[in-house]
Parts: sequence; C-alpha cells; structure tokens
Amino acid sequence: MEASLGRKPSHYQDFPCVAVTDLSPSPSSPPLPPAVTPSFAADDSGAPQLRLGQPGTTGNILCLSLCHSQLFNLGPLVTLLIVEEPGISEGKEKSSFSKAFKLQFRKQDEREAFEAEVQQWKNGLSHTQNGPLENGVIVAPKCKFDSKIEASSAKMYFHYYGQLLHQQNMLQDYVRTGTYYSAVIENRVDFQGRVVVDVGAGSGILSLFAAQAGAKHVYAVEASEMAEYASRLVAGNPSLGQRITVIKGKVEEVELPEKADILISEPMGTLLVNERMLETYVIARDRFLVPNGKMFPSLGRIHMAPFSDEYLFVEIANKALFWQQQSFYGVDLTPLYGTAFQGYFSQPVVDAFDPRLLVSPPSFHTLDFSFIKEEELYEIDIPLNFIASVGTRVHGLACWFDVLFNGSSVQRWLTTAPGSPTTHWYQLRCVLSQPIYVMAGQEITGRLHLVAHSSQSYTINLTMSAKMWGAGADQGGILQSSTGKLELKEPYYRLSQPQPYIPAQDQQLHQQLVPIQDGNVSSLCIQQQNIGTMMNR
Ligand SMILES: C[S@@+](CC[C@H](N)C(=O)[O-])C[C@H]1O[C@@H](n2cnc3c(N)ncnc32)[C@H](O)[C@@H]1O
Repeated sequence: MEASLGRKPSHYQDFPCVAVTDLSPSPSSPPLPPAVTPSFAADDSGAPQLRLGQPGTTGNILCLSLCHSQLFNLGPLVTLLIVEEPGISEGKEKSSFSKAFKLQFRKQDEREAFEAEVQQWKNGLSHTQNGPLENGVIVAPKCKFDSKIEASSAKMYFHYYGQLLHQQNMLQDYVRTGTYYSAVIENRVDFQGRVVVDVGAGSGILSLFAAQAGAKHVYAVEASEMAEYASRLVAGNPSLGQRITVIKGKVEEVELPEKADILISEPMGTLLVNERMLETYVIARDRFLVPNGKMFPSLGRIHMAPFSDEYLFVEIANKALFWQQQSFYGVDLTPLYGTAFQGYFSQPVVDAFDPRLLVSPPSFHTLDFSFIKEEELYEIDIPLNFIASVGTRVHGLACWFDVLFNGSSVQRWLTTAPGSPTTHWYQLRCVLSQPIYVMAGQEITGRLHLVAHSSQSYTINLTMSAKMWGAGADQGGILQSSTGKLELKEPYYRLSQPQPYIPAQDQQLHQQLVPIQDGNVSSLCIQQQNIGTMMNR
C-alpha cells in the first residue's frame, strides 16, 4: 500500500531523468541503467522509499529506504546519496552496510527540488513514526531543532561549542561574563530557592552563577560535548555543584523532572539573531518555564543607524579589483569581476567602529523573549526611518544589539554599542555596493528584512532610500535607492590583525589617504581609522 506521509504535495512527483553511478562496494544487481527516474513512495510499513527506475518502464526498479539515508551536495548538479541498509553478518548479528549513488542532475533547481523532496519524505517519516500511536501512547515528535536545521550545520555548530577554546573566548569577554555575573548576583532575590534552567549551558558558568545566587536547583542543558566538561567543572565546585544537574541533549528534546521558575541563557549571536539560538530559548520558555516565570535576559533590541565610511567602502570595492586583470598568467579574469564585486558586498562587516561614523541617531527593534513566538523569529521585518544629521555619502546600515536583565532588584543592560567597551560580538555593518547621497535634515527610509535559513543564520535584505528633501519634500518622493542582499553566516571579520596603539593626542593626525579606484568615485578620500584590537567568536 502506498501511503501519503502527511507531507505537502511537491513540485515534482516523479523527477526528470538523472544520470546515476552506483559507487557501492557491491553494486546493485541487476545493474542500474545509466539514467533513471527517481520517485518517492512509502513501503507497506509506511517507511519512505526512494525508487530509481528505468525511464519509461515499470520493471527493474531499485527501492532504497530513506530511513537511514543521507545526501551530500557535491556541486550544483551532483548529489551523493548514502543509504544504510540492514544486513546479516556471519555471526547472525544485525549489522549494516552502505550503498552509495552519485546522482547527476541536468539543472540545479532539479537537484535542489530532489533534495528538498528527500527531506520532506524523511520528515514525514518522523511524523508517522513518532506521532500518536494506535494504542494511545504518545511519543515525542521529531525534535523541532532537527526538522528545521540542516544536520551538517548542526554538526559543525556543536563541534565548535564542544571545544574549550571557544568557551574560553566567551568567558574571557569580560563585558559579557561580568554583566551576566552582576545581573545574577545583584538579583539574588530572583534566584534564591528557585529552580533554574540554563539554556545552552556551555561550560556551565551561568549555572554556577545561579547556584552562587542561591538557586535551589539548576538544570544545565547542553547539546555539545561541552556537557562533559561542564559536569567536571560542576563536580570540581561541590558546594555549588550539588545543586546543579548537567543534562546532555538538545533543549528541544530533553525532558526535565520539574518546571523552572527562571531561565538563564546566553543565546545571542552577531546581530542578536545569528545562530538561531533565540528560537531555542523561546522553545525552552514554552517547554520548561512556569507561567510568569522570569527570563534572564528578558528582551533584546537590534539597534540600527546609517553610517558613512568611505575607507571601508573602498576597501571592499578594491578586493574585487583582482578580477579586473586581463592577463593573469595569460587568462582574462574580467568575466568574473561583477560576481566577485557583488560577493564582497554580500558579506556583512564585523568590527568595532567609531560611533562618529553614524549619520543619524539610531532606532531600534525589540524582540521580547517572554512573549515572542518561535515562528516570529523565522522572518524579521524592520522598517527603517532616519533623519540625516549631516550631508554625506551613506554607505549602509550599522547594527548592534543589547539585552536586558530585568531583575527584581536591579535592571542591567548588556550592550554591544559602538563606543562602549568592545565585546566579542563587535558591531555589524551592511555595506551597500551603491552608496546614497544625503543632505543634513534629509529623511532616509528603507527596510531591513531578515530571513532565517536552515544553516542557523539569516539572509539579510537591505533597502535604503533618500527621500526628497527641501522644497516639495512633503510630496514624499524617493530620490535615490540602494539595495543589498547579504549573508549573515559569511561575515567579513575585519580586524584580524592587531592594530597599532595610537595615543589619544595623536589620533587626530592618524589619517590615511585612500585612493579610490571604484568607477563611481574619482577623488582621494581621507578617513580616520580608530579601532582597537579585537577577538572573534
Ligand atoms: C553562546 S554559548 C553560551 C554558553 C554558556 N551559557 C556561557 O554563557 O558561557 C551557547 C551554548 O548553547 C549550546 N546550545 C545551542 N543550541 C542548543 C540547543 N538547541 N540545545 C542545547 N544546547 C544548545 C551551544 O552548544 C553552546 O554551548
């Protein structure tokens, strides 16, 4: 019986013909034809299958179970499919062996549609297998994290956090760790005798702070291998550790023996939302927190302002000049110049900049962790509206964030603002490949549109426009508009080199002459650089 797995109908039911190569140690018998038509179905037990058949025939179909399959993207047109199949070893114990197929598509969108379809059928499997069973037992559905995050991204992510050096990097950010410490210790009243959940505990540092503040019990939930180190740290601090339980697993799937009075977490990434861990924090709220329980932090704000930084603009534009060479070892590189140029502008710049580069007072967008729905973090749409304080070229949008610890005794903000002590998040700037000109008093409008993706980050769509200014401005027309599409996961960490220390009295003199080689501008530009040494997360 072919069963529908409760999935959305797909664009492709049977896929166009693909070339297939069987790479398995013992290739299928009879051998597959060189071109097959993939299709999907469920077997008698409801498990999803991929069927590879000869185009135009119904015979000789190879059925592959998708339950334990994995896809590896080898290029725009090529996918590697690995299928684990049950086998019987000589000792009659169950073992498994792998089959591998290289699938060559004609078009990239066919490959993408195929991969999406495989994922949908696999997700459908989890729904049928983990949903309500006939005898009434309810088994938890496939965890939300796994259904929205690509396995390869999650693997790298938790590998990163499983290493002490990266936890140390965060611990050594004294603005971050010191602010958490103060926020907890100064608000003992919120922790004393309370049950706490540390959401993404890492080394366990926040759990230990909560225990110092008198928590009755802390559940430290951590998905990476760091959970093992956290256990050791907790055991090594027995007076606190006896009130801490480290639980290794994803917040989305672990079960806790009791509800929490308060959640503590450090889920912030670059631009607040990178890493998509805020969603985990919100899921923890819905799963573990008592009604009206506290969240530390309780809200976050993304701050934004237009900036002018000729030096940065030229630096980015100049990176693509390499591709303007017409005889690079006798090869004309110019066909790729335009793509390289756009590529460099698709990287948000992460560094600490001088707040004097801002062109107007900033505005902010609030994410209230106590009330926001998880789905609201999938797409964040922020209208922009500023009044330029000076006449200048606007090169893009500068962003930073802060979070609030709304304690019963003391309110504390952790800020990453330019001009404040630098944190390991620095600030983020989206640079437009086409700057816009503004006059003092002119209105700048636009939109910052963030779209989450399965690699635990966001695509940033930015539009900035200069509105009509002076006589006739009330008619509200747009004079000039510029757009950019940037990838938050691929930032340009600007200061990898330690910067020379410049005594304050010499800073005025420390100016650099920057020749502008971009076609748009033909002058020399003077820009002050005044940025300290930083570390990256
Ligand atoms: C930014 S670090 C903070 C670590 C620690 N709380 C601190 O403040 O030093 C975030 C931690 O959350 C963990 N994490 C992220 N998503 C998680 C999830 N869905 N379930 C469990 N742990 C998660 C990561 O592995 C990482 O160790």
